[in-house]
Amino acid sequence: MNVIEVNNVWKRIKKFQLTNISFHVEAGTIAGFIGQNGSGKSTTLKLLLNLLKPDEGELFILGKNVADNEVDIKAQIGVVFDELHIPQHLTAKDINSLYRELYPKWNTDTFYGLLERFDVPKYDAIKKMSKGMKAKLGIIVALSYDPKVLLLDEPTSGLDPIVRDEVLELLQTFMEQEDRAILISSHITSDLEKIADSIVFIHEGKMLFHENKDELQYGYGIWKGTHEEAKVIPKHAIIGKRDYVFGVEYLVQREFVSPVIELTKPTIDELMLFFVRGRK
Ligand SMILES: Nc1ncnc2c1ncn2[C@@H]1O[C@H](COP(=O)(O)OP(=O)(O)OP(=O)(O)O)[C@@H](O)[C@H]1O
Repeated sequence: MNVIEVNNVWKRIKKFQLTNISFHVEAGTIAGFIGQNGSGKSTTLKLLLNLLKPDEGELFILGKNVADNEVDIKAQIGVVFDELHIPQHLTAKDINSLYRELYPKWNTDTFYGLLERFDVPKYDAIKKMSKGMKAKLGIIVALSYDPKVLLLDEPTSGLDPIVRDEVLELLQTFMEQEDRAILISSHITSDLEKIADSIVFIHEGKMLFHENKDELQYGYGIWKGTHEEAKVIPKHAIIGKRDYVFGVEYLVQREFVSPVIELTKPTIDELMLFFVRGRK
């Protein structure tokens, strides 16, 4: 089942144009959402939240059109954007008192259990918390009203590696139930390497691809050598190219390259670089 579905979506905002974006995220999976600054990731997330309306196309969450079912759908979505939109003088304990009135499915045991497990204080005002504490609290809040979908806009940006790992662990905890899905935008591609099942890549408002992460990393390979050695690589296998002082580096499609030629597995960063800058 598709938990998130974006179908042929177009949206113009001043000079920026989101062009025919389509992808879906299946239940039980995490999709990493990548693209350069200003490529349209946040705009897409806002469209999914019905904070913006598409010029064309449709967006569905749990099979329902987000334009027609806003209240229904919002109760099923946990949202974490870069800022924690909760009044700064509140403590985690206050949040529990408030949210259990607001959200019918709020689970105090889950909330306190996660606070304890991830060392987030119950009695400190949010304004006194570190960036890492706030990030963890934001996700713990989102997990405690039992949503089916998490939409996360750069949840780990500016966090140290230890806290980032804790945040990823929280997300994996969320995925223990298989009817859930996460769409997570991030520039920290190593985080996506750890947790994402698929990668949605947009560039200047256009889709470059949505592919299974393992297939991406095994379907492509990096080859590096001198210009003379490069003759063994068939031209049609080459997706992108980078010149360096002593030779050339290619991103190639493995299926078109002889298996005796040694290729290394590309990182998501390398895939991004070659797809954006290194096109033939
Ligand atoms: N309210 C607005 N007014 C004018 N331009 C806007 C507005 N909102 C977004 N944009 C433009 O739309 C484009 C896409 O922005 P968006 O925030 O979706 O990108 P992003 O991929 O999330 O970028 P980043 O990785 O930097 O967060 C940018 O060029 C941005 O300047």
